[in-house]
Amino acid sequence: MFEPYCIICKSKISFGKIVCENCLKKTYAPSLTEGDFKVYHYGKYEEPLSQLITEFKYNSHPKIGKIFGEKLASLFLKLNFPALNYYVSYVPSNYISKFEKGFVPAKLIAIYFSSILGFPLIDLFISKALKKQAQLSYKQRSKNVHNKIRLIQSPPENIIVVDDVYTTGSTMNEIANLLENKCEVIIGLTMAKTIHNHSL
Ligand SMILES: O=P(O)(O)OC[C@H]1O[C@H](OP(=O)(O)OP(=O)(O)O)[C@H](O)[C@@H]1O
Ligand SMILES: Nc1ncnc2[nH]cnc12
Repeated sequence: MFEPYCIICKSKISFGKIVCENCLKKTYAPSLTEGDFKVYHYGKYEEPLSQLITEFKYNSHPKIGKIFGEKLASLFLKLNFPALNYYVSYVPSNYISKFEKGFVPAKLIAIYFSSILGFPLIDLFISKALKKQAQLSYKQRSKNVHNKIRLIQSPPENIIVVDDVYTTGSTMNEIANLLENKCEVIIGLTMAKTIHNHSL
């Protein structure tokens, strides 16, 4: 009979699961980046979390989006933010990325995150970037997204912006510029933070 295996370590797991608890435990390494607003990260962009993100984004495993939504919701609750009327939005993918994948990774995470916490999800941004950040060097990234993310409606007072990976912060900085002076509270949440290699 078919037995499911953890997509990371290949150990046997129960039906309906995709990754084992042991591998999941290894993904938790929270950190905070303080820029124009605070961005909290669930883990580091290194194995096994980087493998899970790759499976999620590029190898058609959207089921992992549910796990990420749950993990970000548990991080949010742990951080004890004041009880406010938060709205949830997400970092948009550009047209090519959306077309290639057939889904917007950050939106899928945000859908699960917002439904667990009972916060409304809103489509707030579109991206007119010509290339995906992941295919560019760190130096090329700020130019690729500069003035390329647009607001499609006026933002709410308290907003949580969800993304999968934070690398140079260029994308979140653009989001910050768009929300500046328009929101009271802005919280960034990403599943992973890339540990910089400054030579890139
Ligand atoms: O901090 P930065 O250096 O700006 O990089 C982070 C961004 O790069 C990735 O998106 P990408 O443009 O590769 O598109 P995708 O998520 O739609 O694949 C990732 O999902 C973040 O949005
Ligand atoms: N998926 C990704 N998103 C952002 N930066 C990355 N660097 C490597 N992979 C990445």
